[in-house]
Amino acid sequence: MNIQFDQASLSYEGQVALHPLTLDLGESRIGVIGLNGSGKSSFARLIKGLVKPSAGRVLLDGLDTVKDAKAVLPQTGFIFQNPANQIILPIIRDDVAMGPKAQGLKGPALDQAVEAALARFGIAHLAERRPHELSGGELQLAALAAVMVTRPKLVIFDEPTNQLDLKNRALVAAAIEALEEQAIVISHDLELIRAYGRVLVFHQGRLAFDGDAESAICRYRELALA
Ligand SMILES: Nc1ncnc2c1ncn2[C@@H]1O[C@H](COP(=O)(O)OP(=O)(O)OP(=O)(O)O)[C@@H](O)[C@H]1O
Repeated sequence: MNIQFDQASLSYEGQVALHPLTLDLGESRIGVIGLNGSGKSSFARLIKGLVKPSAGRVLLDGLDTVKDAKAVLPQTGFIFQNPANQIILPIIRDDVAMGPKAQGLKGPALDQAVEAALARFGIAHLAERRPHELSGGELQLAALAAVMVTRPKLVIFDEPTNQLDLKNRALVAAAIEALEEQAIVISHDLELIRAYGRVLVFHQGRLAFDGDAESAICRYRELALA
């Protein structure tokens, strides 16, 4: 999917979170790094249409995230830092079924889609569990299954490994790596984005670097230590 920022900016109550940004992205893996409060989540939320640009436009495959929201926004999935905020229903299977149900799927086709999504992320054995009976990593995988079952073209991860121990981090990192779909990954976990073809560095609401991962990490380190 082609993601285009056209002088898009975002302010909260007059405070600028993202200065006007013009950018074209089409890579299958895009990393986003930067200090706390640098504008990374604002950037991601604009793409998913969770917030509207204060000025300018964000286009996904040429469609405006505000004017064409209905057509374009289902094509993007969003994985939040804390999956507990994302999994709403008491049983994992039901939560994964919610999206395709809303898209009109029912009966055996619905069951099949849910089974396939659970199996895809290796959590078929957790289908009948409640969210509090899952580890942090398993919860992230459940959130991922619930998002990917609706077949988005693009999935955005907002700090997906932030609250995870090394074992769960490895689980989630492997699941992201195996995705066929396009992914944007915001992370303070630099290892996660080290192999990505394109990494954006945000600083004080502006794009401070856009290029290969190694150079992006160097730039981020300079900014962090300045
Ligand atoms: N809902 C909001 N209301 C007011 N200000 C906000 C809101 N969300 C973010 N901001 C402000 O916008 C700026 C950018 O925040 P943003 O969440 O985009 O940064 P971030 O790089 O994702 O940070 P972090 O790494 O801490 O998640 C910050 O100054 C933040 O305080």
